[in-house]
Amino acid sequence: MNIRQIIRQKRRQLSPNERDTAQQTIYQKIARHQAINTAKNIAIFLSFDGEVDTKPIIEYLWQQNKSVYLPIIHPFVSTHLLFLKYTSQTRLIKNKFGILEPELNVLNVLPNNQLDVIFTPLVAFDQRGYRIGMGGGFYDRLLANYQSKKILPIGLAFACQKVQHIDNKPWDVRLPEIIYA
Ligand SMILES: Nc1nc2c(c(=O)[nH]1)N(C=O)[C@@H](CNc1ccc(C(=O)N[C@@H](CCC(=O)O)C(=O)O)cc1)CN2
Ligand SMILES: Nc1ncnc2c1ncn2[C@@H]1O[C@H](COP(=O)(O)OP(=O)(O)OP(=O)(O)O)[C@@H](O)[C@H]1O
Repeated sequence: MNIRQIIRQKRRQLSPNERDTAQQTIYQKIARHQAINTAKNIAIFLSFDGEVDTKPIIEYLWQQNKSVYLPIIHPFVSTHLLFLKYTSQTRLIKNKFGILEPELNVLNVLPNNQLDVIFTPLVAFDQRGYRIGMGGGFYDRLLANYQSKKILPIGLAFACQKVQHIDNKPWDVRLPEIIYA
């Protein structure tokens, strides 16, 4: 098994108790986070495969009147993500990976450079902020040069996803911040 598979399995095997406790800590960190509280457009994701459950976070962001966006695989450029507005009215459909995503409607697309915060899914991360994702390279492409767009990427993870050292590749983007517990 490679590191991606090992950590994905570890993440799926967290007990309901461990999961709940960590989730609460993560929620508190988000609720107290200055940059999140002042952001307007926030990208997040719908959890799968044992990822940190983003539902309570999304509910919180809606309560705070944030505009919330979800990624969809670009219909023509399948290496890229598009971000669509997500409200309680949004119809969701499963993509080819089995992840729920909003139905495509160009009216709901936000140009990526208008996102203030991008909550970033990850499989494994290290102290420096390097990450291993699901292997599609979607977030590495999305976040290349994020600094020049005043976007703040924030990783979301459980502590069990932290590893000693990620053997980073030239295209890997170092996250400035990862919220984990
Ligand atoms: N919740 C969530 N949404 C997300 C991501 C994510 O990491 N988490 N992504 C982050 O990039 C994108 C989806 N990336 C993915 C890349 C690979 C696989 C995957 O399961 N690959 C299979 C085989 C592929 C296939 O079935 O065709 C595998 O590796 O076994 C899933 C999602 C966009 N949405
Ligand atoms: N900025 C980029 N430009 C072009 N290709 C890229 C870029 N970033 C990643 N890739 C390509 O994407 C592929 C997958 O990269 P990698 O295995 O690092 O993905 P990942 O970080 O695990 O996935 P993700 O970012 O979707 O969570 C690599 O083969 C790489 O060539």
